[in-house]
Amino acid sequence: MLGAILAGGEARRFGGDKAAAMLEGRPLIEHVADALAPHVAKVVVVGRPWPGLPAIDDPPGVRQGPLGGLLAALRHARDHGYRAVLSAPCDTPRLSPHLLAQVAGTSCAWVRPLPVLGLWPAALADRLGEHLRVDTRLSMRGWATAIGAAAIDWEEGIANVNRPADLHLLQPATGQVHEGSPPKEICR
Ligand SMILES: Nc1nc2c(ncn2[C@@H]2O[C@H](COP(=O)(O)OP(=O)(O)OP(=O)(O)O)[C@@H](O)[C@H]2O)c(=O)[nH]1
Repeated sequence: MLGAILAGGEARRFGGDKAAAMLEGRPLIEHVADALAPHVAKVVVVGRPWPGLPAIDDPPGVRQGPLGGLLAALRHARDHGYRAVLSAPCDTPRLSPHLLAQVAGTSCAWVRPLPVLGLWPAALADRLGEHLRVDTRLSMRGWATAIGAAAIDWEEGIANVNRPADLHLLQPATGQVHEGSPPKEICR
């Protein structure tokens, strides 16, 4: 499995380089890379370079935020023999190992309320490309719904950093997956 940290975008609310913002002596993006690493064979950064990690560019001409980044990751996975992509945003330094294990144990799933965190079969690369071509307003949640991905409910929510003040509000990851989820679904 390929781990993909979606790290492009403009971070307008943060007003600076969000991925590089420091928490406990480490940049946010490195907290995310550390969290993904035990679950994947390789971690890539999508949408920007980062020292020490392989980077891939967003697809040219696709301007749909995180979904564009996911398309680049799915194509990279498909072309390099990975069966799936475990995606995460660069601004969630408190990802729970328990939650990541749950997501990684599915064949296709997204996390409610943060659909940028998910598990996506590499075989869906062309399908996502086609969806983005015909629907320039497609959201990550809309994509997850369209393919029938399992929704994993994380009751505590997931702390992500949108504004500088959010850095001071981050708590250690707690939370539980709701009883009964996730089903091990296959995407349509
Ligand atoms: N590869 C890639 N990642 C993106 C893109 N847009 C957003 N992201 C990432 O997706 C995650 C969620 O992004 P948002 O919080 O919705 O947007 P943002 O650009 O970070 O911040 P705002 O401009 O304040 O909305 C973050 O990890 C972003 O780095 C994009 O165009 N390409």
